[in-house]
Amino acid sequence: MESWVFLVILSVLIHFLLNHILKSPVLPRKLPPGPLALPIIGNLRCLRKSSFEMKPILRDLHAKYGPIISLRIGPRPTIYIADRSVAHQALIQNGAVFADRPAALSGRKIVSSNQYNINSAGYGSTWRLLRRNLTWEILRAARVKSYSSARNWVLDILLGRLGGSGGASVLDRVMDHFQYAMFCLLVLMCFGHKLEETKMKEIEIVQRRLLLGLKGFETLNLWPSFTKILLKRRWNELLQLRKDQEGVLVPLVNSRREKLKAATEDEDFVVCYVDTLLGLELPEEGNRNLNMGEIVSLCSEFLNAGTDTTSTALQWIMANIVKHPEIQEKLYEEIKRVVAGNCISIVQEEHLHKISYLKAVILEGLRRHPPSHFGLTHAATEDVILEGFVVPKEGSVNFEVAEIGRDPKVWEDPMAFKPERFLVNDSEGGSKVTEFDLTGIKEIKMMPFGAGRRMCPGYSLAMLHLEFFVANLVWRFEWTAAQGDEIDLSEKQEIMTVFMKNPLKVRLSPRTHH
Ligand code: HEM
Repeated sequence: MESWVFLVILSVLIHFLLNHILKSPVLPRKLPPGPLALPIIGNLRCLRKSSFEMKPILRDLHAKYGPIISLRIGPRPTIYIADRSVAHQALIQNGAVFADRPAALSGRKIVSSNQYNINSAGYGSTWRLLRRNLTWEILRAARVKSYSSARNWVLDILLGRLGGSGGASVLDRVMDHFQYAMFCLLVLMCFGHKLEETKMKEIEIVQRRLLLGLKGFETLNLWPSFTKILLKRRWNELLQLRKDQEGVLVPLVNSRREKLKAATEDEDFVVCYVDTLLGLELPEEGNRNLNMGEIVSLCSEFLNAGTDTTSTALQWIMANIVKHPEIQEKLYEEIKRVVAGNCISIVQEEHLHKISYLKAVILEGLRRHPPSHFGLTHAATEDVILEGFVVPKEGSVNFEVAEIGRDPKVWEDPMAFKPERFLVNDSEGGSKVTEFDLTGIKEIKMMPFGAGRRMCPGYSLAMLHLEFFVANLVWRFEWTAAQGDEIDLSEKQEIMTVFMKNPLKVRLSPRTHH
């Protein structure tokens, strides 16, 4: 073994041992049940596995120990919750206690500017300020409405890419177009610029390289003060990725700052996320403004949070629409009924809420195929008792979002795609969509956007994007499987998001009603 590898292993072991001795409480605490773990290393078979890869192991453990279990992955306990009422107890009934995030590992600190972004900030004043800025300044209804021309612009781009030639077309990777369209939309909402394709691609590449790169840097996190010296070259690579990202995003922020100075009289001016960040002051830090690094981290979070999540949801939904032609037909007929008499090429946003079946299809898509199977990791602000067990402050807590939405005790035939489960009869003999509460405040039946104080702030925007794009994609094209291709619903996880393992291939035939 090379001497430096031996040194790393030795130092990591010493580090964990010291951690273990120093941090072990004097009294034994009753953690949620789980398999025996080696004192320092933890549960060996879980080391280096993502939560997604651990799903079969977790299923066995839940069958043996119940809905709340603990594992030792490295030095700290990791708790998994697979039951909707335990999730409700934690996230809603004990919402404030379970609203923290674990301390970020060193690599993540670099890309989040020391946890100055919403998803990784601890539960406190900075998180509150950043989250309120996003929800009020960008995601409130009036502001979302102001982005409707951005949505139309992006729909145009997407339709052009899908059926530019006018005739029927076969597309091998329709997902690439969904991802690109969603990315354009978020870039415009973020920086206020309609950029050309080459520039969009440049941003997409630096963002993806950093996200993918972070995963490869996990070993650096084990003992940063030590690995920074020993694995200097790898740390420099991470720093370089971050520099590359700043090299692409900082000029966009600066050019927006310039535009902002001249924009006050422009009637068509639409506020973008960067505008709000440039004006933000941090009262707890002497009213200073955000620095450029923090602005870059927040923009990066904005782009990442809404791109892969929404485009993978769109792909899963369209895959099910192709797999079940009767669902597609019913949706098309309902859109036709709602827009009847209007000779339109685009289903407008004001039509969407009248198409009950559309909402049911989207909800079913998010239930059956939640883009993230574990949401983001939570932490407790203090040691807390849940279901008779201690959830320690230093532990991390994961909610098994996909298991909860596929619970056979709540959902009949849970693996089937049945939008009808979200419909009820209305007084006129038709059907309407149930008042389904995605926030889970009364009870949790599914939680694709999480629940409680850390619930996804972008959930209404994501629902609008999905409704708008699904309606228009079905309105403009008939979607069928590319010849001889079965729709395969196998899953794979990339970074945090669950994609189709075999991307959707389709034949698109333009509809003739226009
Ligand atoms: C279908 C699309 C989306 C899905 C499925 C989704 C899902 C989620 C989930 C599961 C979480 C973690 C919740 C938790 O910690 O319990 C989350 C957090 C978050 N999402 Fe989304 N999301 C989507 C779209 C968006 C969009 C469009 C935005 C913003 C433009 C956004 C911004 C965020 C942010 C900032 C957080 C961190 C919240 C916090 O820690 O306080 N998401 N999302």
